[in-house]
Amino acid sequence: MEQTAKVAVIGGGSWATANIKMLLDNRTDKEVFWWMRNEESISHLRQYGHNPNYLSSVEIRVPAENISNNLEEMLSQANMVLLNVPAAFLPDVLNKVPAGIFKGKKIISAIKGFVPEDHMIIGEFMNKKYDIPLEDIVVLSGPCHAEEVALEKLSYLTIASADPELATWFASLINTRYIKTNVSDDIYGTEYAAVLKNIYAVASGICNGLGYGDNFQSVLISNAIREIMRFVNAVHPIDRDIKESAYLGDLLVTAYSQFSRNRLFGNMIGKGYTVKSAQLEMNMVAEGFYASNSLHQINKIHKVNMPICRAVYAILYEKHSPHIEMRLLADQLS
Ligand SMILES: NC(=O)C1=CN([C@@H]2O[C@H](COP(=O)(O)OP(=O)(O)OC[C@H]3O[C@@H](n4cnc5c(N)ncnc54)[C@H](OP(=O)(O)O)[C@@H]3O)[C@@H](O)[C@H]2O)C=CC1
Ligand SMILES: O=C(CO)COP(=O)(O)O
Repeated sequence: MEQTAKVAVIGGGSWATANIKMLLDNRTDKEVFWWMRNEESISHLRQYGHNPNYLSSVEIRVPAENISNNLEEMLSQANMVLLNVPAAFLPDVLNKVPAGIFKGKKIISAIKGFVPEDHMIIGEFMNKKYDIPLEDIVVLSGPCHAEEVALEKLSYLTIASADPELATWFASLINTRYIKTNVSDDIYGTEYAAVLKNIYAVASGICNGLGYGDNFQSVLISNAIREIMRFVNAVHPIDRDIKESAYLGDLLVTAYSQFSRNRLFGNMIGKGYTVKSAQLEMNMVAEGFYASNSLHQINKIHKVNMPICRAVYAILYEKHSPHIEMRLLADQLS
């Protein structure tokens, strides 16, 4: 890994903006390219050096010519691609460029979601649809809200890859005073756990919206980590410690944080909003909504006992009453 990193960040939301900040604050020599779809945001960024709609206080020092909505142009100059579009929109975004453009590039996914059409995690999607070898794929995960990165609050990220040298290289590009990194080879477990925790954060929000208290939430989340453990052990059984921050830590931050979009979305559902009205009100993406359906489909194969995910699915997709579902769920928790 002797070459200079040329990283194309794909996505213009809050996590992409936070990732750009980490890459720029890190001192390793590199070049950064940034693709986003919104032309007005691009002009604003070029002129003022701030993303107007997400983490607008963060100073962005990317050269104007390296920010564009021409995906092919941004990708063709890079040797690393950092994917950061909500999973539901990823296939449409990538369909705009020839599939071969990814050949020979390292792919880093910072996305925590399933591709809805295929119910695949991103690493699997890039491997199956774009023929990217697993050794060229990296998962960027861990308990970390973009808003706290903007404030330079101390945060820990886990970089998972089947190739430990690649994971270590990527880690060396984002380490800063306020970002610490761990390296892991559990590429599947890290990604599945990061997607599942969004569903539990929705559950946590629903309970909060319904008026359940901290006593109940602690039981909900201790059951949630057991569900995550059962599921990742079923889909990818390796020796892992589920208490590590990429698994338990990410669940905790998302289920409890004031910044969690999934929790906020769940909270609105618990308070009586419809799914549509909660989504419109938020103006940000709650991956847990899409993940709930994909997990439901995937679990028809694995048949893991996941009563919390089942309850969230019933509320979001079968229009069951949150009040009744959570009462029924409460009888199954311990
Ligand atoms: N925010 C966080 O703290 C963290 C987020 N993540 C993950 O990062 C990923 C990206 O989320 P995040 O940056 O937070 O998202 P945000 O909610 O901040 O932003 C949403 C992004 O999605 C784009 N978008 C909306 N609709 C479409 C569409 N139809 N086609 C293409 N793009 C669209 C928006 O573009 P536009 O502005 O033009 O509408 C915007 O760039 C998610 O998988 C999330 O789970 C992971 C860790 C932390
Ligand atoms: O993944 C996250 C924190 O680690 C972000 O969670 P939310 O999308 O719920 O804000």
